[in-house]
Amino acid sequence: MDQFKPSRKYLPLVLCGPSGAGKSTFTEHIMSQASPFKEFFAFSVSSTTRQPRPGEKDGVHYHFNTREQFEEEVAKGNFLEHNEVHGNFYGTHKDAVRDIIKQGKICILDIDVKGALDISKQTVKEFKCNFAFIQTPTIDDLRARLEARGTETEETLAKRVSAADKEMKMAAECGLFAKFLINDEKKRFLDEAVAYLTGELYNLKPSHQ
Ligand SMILES: Nc1ncnc2c1ncn2[C@@H]1O[C@H](COP(=O)(O)OP(=O)(O)OP(=O)(O)O)[C@@H](O)[C@H]1O
Repeated sequence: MDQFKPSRKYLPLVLCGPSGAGKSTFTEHIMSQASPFKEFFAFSVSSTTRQPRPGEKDGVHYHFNTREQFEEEVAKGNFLEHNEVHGNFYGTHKDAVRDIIKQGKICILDIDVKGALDISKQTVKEFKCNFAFIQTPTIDDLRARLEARGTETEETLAKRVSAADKEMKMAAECGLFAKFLINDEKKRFLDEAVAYLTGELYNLKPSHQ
């Protein structure tokens, strides 16, 4: 029987970590068909002003906005956090998070440390969050993972590795993260991450398949 119990008590989870650390690996794992915890979680859909890539659907991969729409929403204070990257805006609209909270699910936000710090400064109780950071044991491990993923050119790889260094220093110093999860061996990491979230952090009871 399905034991998923929607609840308003679950604070959203802000998941940070350098590119290649394993954020997608973890979220795909906990939300996979085989996961007994999949119904507790939903992924927040970010907004962006960049053009959709082939196959990307509005409202699924991103909420695609014009620059004017995006700026108007920022002016109204409707973004929890936003940032400009390579000339495009990216951000988390409050409604994207609200929709998931209303469903009684744990909203997962995959954002950078700067965005996480912006969210943590929100004084509204509605958007109080938990913060966790995922990293590899060393920068060399991170470089190797990104190389193996095959998504990077030499140039983007170098950018990501140098950004990772800064991101990890900022994360260690800012005092925001209650938990640092080290992605060394995949299974061990996933087991630890699931145990932490479903135990200590949210106290979830697995649904039976
Ligand atoms: N423990 C591990 N050992 C080896 N490879 C791993 C491990 N964890 C994840 N990977 C692989 O490393 C690559 C990077 O992981 P992933 O895509 O989950 O990172 P990410 O943090 O989501 O990155 P981005 O922010 O760029 O989306 C992927 O190809 C993934 O399959």
